[in-house]
Amino acid sequence: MSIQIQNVSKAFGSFQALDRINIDIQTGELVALLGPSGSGKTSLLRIIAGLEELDQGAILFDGKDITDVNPKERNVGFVFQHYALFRHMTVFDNVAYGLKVRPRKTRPSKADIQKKVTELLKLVKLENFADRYPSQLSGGQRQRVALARALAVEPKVLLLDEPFGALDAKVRKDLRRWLRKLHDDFHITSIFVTHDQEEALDVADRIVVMNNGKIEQIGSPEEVYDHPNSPFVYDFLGNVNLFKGRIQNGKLKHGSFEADIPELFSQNHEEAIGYVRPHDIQIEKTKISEDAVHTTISHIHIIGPIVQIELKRTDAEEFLEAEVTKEHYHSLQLKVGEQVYVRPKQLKVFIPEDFSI
Ligand SMILES: Nc1ncnc2c1ncn2[C@@H]1O[C@H](COP(=O)(O)OP(=O)(O)OP(=O)(O)O)[C@@H](O)[C@H]1O
Repeated sequence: MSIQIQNVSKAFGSFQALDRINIDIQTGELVALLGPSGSGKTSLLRIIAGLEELDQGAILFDGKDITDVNPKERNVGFVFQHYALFRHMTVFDNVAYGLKVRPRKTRPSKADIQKKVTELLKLVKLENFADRYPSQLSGGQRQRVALARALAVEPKVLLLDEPFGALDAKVRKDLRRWLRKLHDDFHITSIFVTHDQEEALDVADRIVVMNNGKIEQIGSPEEVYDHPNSPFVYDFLGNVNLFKGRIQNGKLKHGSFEADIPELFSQNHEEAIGYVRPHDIQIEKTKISEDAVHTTISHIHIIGPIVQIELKRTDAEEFLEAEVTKEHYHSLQLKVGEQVYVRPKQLKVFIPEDFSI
């Protein structure tokens, strides 16, 4: 089932929660809505489900306008962060619920329900937990029951709102891998809401980055991470270093720092900011180019195979963060207090008046 979100707006009183949202989602895609708290992710998901009315625009499923269709008739499965399983029902009955409450005409036979629920419990690796009650399960197991329950009614669309938000890091990681696999096996068009950039980058086919009720960027995880189209996306998806300066003759300049900028700036600008990811910062013992700045190493954090190096610029009250492999770190023999040069390997420049934040 493909989903088109066309020009959707929604206000709560005078507050514009969603502002002319357009997204085309292909059949079988797994799309993440990513953004800070209050950016409108949940409101959009609820509108797609039919749980919230929109002020303007339309939602199409497979090209058919379903804006006014009742939520129950949209064939949508849901999983929320705190998905309220029925506490008085066993795991089996929770998963079977959606099938049992169907009208007689479309309700599967008892044997078919048994078969289907057993299959789903196997899929979520809870076949030995069928007789337990939700209170006898861990958080991760409960979310797996919630997913099995959502899948039982064979939805054409699966909507997940921070499904793993309340779980610890390790369980989250396991579950999201598993969600990806489930998605690939079932080919259900799925949309999940998260404010966790790592989760979105890890699982989604495409990421919709939202901010203040608007879409900042839509793209594959690689596109939005490696080629952010705004300072907001740079900031929100990972750490970033800022090189402030001015643009003169196609170069970003600040004091003795001069960097060629890949984008074509035909005009000079008094204010410009270069954005550089920590892994795009190169550390050198001597000044080998004009785009190197002099710094002192202030901190070194070794995090497994990655080493984060914090550096203080000599020419400004600013810190930079570099990320190198442990191997490279050992080959450079870096120490706290040491003076080194750093240069941006890849830098994207934005002019402040264009900023959307
Ligand atoms: N029923 C409502 N009445 C009034 N304001 C609302 C209502 N629902 C949401 N809002 C407001 O709309 C904005 C968007 O909310 P929404 O829940 O969609 O954001 P979100 O991106 O999902 O945030 P979070 O990550 O915190 O859940 C927020 O400022 C919120 O306070």
